[in-house]
Amino acid sequence: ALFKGPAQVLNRTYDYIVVGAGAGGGVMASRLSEDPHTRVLLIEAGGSDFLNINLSVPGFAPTLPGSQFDWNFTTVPQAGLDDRIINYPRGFVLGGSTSINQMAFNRGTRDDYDRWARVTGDDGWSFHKLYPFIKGMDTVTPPADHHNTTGEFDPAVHGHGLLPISLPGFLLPTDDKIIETTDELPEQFPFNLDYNSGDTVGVGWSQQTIQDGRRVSSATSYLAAAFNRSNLDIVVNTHVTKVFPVGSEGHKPVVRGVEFAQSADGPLYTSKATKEVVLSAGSVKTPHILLLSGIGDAAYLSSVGINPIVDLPAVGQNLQDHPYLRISWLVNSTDTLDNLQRNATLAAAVLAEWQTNHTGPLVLGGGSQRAFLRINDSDAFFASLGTSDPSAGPTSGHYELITRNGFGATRQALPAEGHFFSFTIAVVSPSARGNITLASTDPFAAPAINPNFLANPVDLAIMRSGIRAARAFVSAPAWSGYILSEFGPSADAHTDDELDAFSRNNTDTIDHPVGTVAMGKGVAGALEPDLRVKGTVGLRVVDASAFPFIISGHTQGESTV
Ligand SMILES: Cc1cc2nc3c(=O)[nH]c(=O)nc-3n(C[C@H](O)[C@H](O)[C@H](O)COP(=O)(O)OP(=O)(O)OC[C@H]3O[C@@H](n4cnc5c(N)ncnc54)[C@H](O)[C@@H]3O)c2cc1C
Repeated sequence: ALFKGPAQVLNRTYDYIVVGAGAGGGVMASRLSEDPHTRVLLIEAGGSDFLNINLSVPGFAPTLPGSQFDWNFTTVPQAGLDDRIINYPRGFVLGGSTSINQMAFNRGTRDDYDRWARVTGDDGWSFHKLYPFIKGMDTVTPPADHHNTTGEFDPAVHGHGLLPISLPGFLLPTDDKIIETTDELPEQFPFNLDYNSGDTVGVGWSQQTIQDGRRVSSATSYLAAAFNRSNLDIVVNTHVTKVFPVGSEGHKPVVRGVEFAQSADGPLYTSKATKEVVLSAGSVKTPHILLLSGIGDAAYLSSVGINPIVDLPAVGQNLQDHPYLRISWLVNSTDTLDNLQRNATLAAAVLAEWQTNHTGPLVLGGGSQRAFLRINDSDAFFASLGTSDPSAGPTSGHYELITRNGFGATRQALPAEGHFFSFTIAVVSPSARGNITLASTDPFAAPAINPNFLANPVDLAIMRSGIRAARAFVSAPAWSGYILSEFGPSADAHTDDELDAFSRNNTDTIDHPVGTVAMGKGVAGALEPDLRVKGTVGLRVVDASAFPFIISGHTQGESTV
C-alpha cells in the first residue's frame, strides 16, 4: 500500500526496509517483494506524484531540475570552474532521479564492468558474468511514431525485461546528416549499431527510457509492477534521518534500525528490519545518512561531534561525475526545436498533440544520437600529460557528443533570433575525484557537495579534444550549406588556453554522481563486493554510490542493474 506518512507503518514488521525509491531502491523494493512471504517497507523523502504531466512528457525534462521534484542541492565553489557554485539536481519523488532525468539509457561497457571486477576482486561484476542480467533488464518497444527501426539498434543484445526503452519517436531534419557523417568520416566517427552491446565507441541512435511517447521511470516500471502487493508498503514524504544499531554480532554492530521524520521540527519515528536495511538514497544522500549515523571516518566524525560507530574512511569520498558543456552553430534552416521555445502557439499545439496521441516533438528525450569517442593515439596523448589512460579500456570512450537540433548552452539563454545545431560534450572517463561531507549535523540540512570538476588537468585536455571533435564532425560534407558559423563564446576559443578558459566558464554537471560509498578492497572501499557495508551486519547500499568507478556512459542503467 502507498501511505502519505509513517503513521500506518509504525506497528508493522518488515524483513527489509529500503531507503529511497530511485533507480536502485525502486528495483530493490520491487524485486524483494516478488516473494509474497517477504515483507518490505520502502521509505521515500519525496512525494508520490510520479505521473505528473511534467514528469511524463519527455520534452519537459529540462524544466525538472530546480522544480519541486528536485532536492535543489548546490555544490561548494568549484576551483576548476572559476570558483562557481553550480546546481546539483537529484530527483525528489517516487522514481528518484529516474523521474527527472534526460532518459538516456546506457549500459556500461565490457571494460567498465571488468574494471569493477578487478577493483572489487569479485568476478561476479565482470561483463561476462553480468551480461545475462544486463540483457534481461530492458525491452525495446516501438518508437512513438512507429517508424521502422531496422538498422538503428541490434535486437540480439536486448531481452524482455521490466524496463521498456525505445528509439527516438520523432525524426528530425538533422538525423540524416548525422548518420551521413559516419559514412563520410568513418575513421573518426564510425557508426555503432548499438552502443549497449558492451562496446560504446562510435556514433549511434539514442536508446531512451521512453515508452509510447511517455517517460519510463523506476516508479512507472519496477514499482508500478509491485504497487498492489500486500507485502510491500511505500511511505512517501518521509526522510530517513539515520540508521542505528539494534545489537551486535561478534564485534560488529547490527544496523537494522531506521529513524525517520516528516520535517525538521516534526516527531522522529523508528522502525527495525528483521533482515536488512538497504540504503538506496543515491550518491549524495546515502553517504550523508551514513555519516549522520556515525559510519564514516571516525576521526572526522568525532571532530564534528558525531559519535563514530564504524570507522569507514571511504564513506563520502571518491565522488565521480561527468562534467559537460555545450557549443552551438547557427544553421541555414528554420526547422529546429528552437521554434518550440519561441512560439507559444506552436508550443501549445505540440502539447495538444502529445496529450491526444503521445506523438510529436515532445516525445523526444535529450539528443536523438550520441557518440562515445576515444582520443586518437591515446597512449601517447596521456603519456604527454604525464599520466596513463583514465578510461577503463578500448570499449569505453573518453568523451561523449550528444546531438541537438536547436540551441544549447549551459550559461546562455536562447537568443531572440537565429536557428541552431548544438553538441553537448561530456568527459565520460574523468580523473577528478571529489567528496560529500557534512555542512551541519542537522539531517534536514544539505551536505557539502564537491565534485571537484575540472580540478584535474587531464579532464580539461579531454574536454578540449571533445570540442575539437565536435567541430570536426560538423565540417563533414553532409553539413555543407547547413552549418553557417559557430555561435557564442566558444567561437573565439581555439588555443588550448582559450578552450580551457571557455571550459572552466561553461562546464556544468550532467548529473551522474557515483562512487561515494564504493565497493572495493581495503580502506579505499566502503562496501564488500556484495554491497554490504563493511564492519556492519544487516546493512547494504544498493545505488550509484556503490560504483567503484564511474561508467563511461549514463548512469541510470547501472543503478538499475
Ligand atoms: C537532471 C538529471 C538528468 C539525468 N540524466 C540521465 C540520463 O539521461 N541517463 C541516465 O542514465 N542517467 C541520468 N541521470 C542520472 C540517473 O538518473 C542516476 O544515476 C540514477 O537515477 C541514480 O540512481 P540512484 O538509485 O543512485 O539514486 P536516485 O535515482 O537519485 O534515487 C534516490 C532516491 O532516494 C530518495 N532519498 C534520498 N534521501 C532520502 C532520505 N533521507 N530518506 C528517504 N528517501 C531519500 C530520493 O528522494 C530519491 O527518490 C540524470 C540525473 C538527473 C538528476
